[in-house]
Amino acid sequence: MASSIDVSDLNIYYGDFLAVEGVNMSIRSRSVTAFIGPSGCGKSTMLRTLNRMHEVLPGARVEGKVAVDGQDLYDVSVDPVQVRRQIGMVFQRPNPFPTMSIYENVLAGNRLNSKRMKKAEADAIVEKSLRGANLWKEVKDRLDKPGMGLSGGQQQRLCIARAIAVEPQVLLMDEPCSALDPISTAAIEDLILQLKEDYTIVIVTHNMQQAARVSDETGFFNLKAAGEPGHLVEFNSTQQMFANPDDPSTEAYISGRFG
Ligand SMILES: Nc1ncnc2c1ncn2[C@@H]1O[C@H](COP(=O)(O)OP(=O)(O)OP(=O)(O)O)[C@@H](O)[C@H]1O
Repeated sequence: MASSIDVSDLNIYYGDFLAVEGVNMSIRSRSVTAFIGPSGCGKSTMLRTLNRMHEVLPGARVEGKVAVDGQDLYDVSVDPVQVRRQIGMVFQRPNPFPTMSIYENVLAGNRLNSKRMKKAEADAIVEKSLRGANLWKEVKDRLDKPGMGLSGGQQQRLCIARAIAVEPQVLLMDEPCSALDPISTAAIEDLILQLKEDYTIVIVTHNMQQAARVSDETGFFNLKAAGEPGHLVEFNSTQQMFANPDDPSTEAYISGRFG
């Protein structure tokens, strides 16, 4: 289920604008990788290239290679819609489908995959996914109620349940806790640590403590100067990155001297 990701010589464009330049990194299967760096350095842009969400915008494109378990995601033979199904994404703001019940929210991806399911099978997926997202106990008696009726933290866990219901190879998370209170944030962080037993997880975060708490590896992105493309300064084990970074700018960012 979990995959490794190898990025080579990746340049990421919005039209003519080179937003991120020359990224090389290897993301291990069944690990948590955090992307950190100051605003505008390209963390979210980089994340969205890992499931071909970037090119949804007109004119947005990449050069280089992103290989998932050795298969180049950008090969002409690869269907981007299929990639987005296999590599799930959780966004900054929880986004349950407003008209759907909790139950139907969990199954939304499976239904899109147009898999016909028997009721017992659907029930099993809903329970497994909600258990996997640490939400089952809180919602099991109100599965037919709207997903929007949950708290923000519960909605985010519902979105995680929806993402894992299709058994993706990789989970991408773009600042998944930035709209949440500290208790909900702690619940999501616990969940991330559990999920990495089964999934490869990549998370963008502005929160240094969060990166230190949940990730195994960290990539620090930066801009050489305003208007210049973002680039990956350092990719290292999180422990080393926070204790003894290779690059002085990593040290300056982590210790709060800029950004
Ligand atoms: N839709 C877009 N069209 C054109 N340029 C964009 C678009 N989205 C982002 N950019 C530009 O790409 C660069 C990287 O942006 P991105 O949002 O990836 O950075 P980030 O590190 O995630 O920032 P933040 O931490 O503020 O979310 C920035 O210069 C940004 O202005």
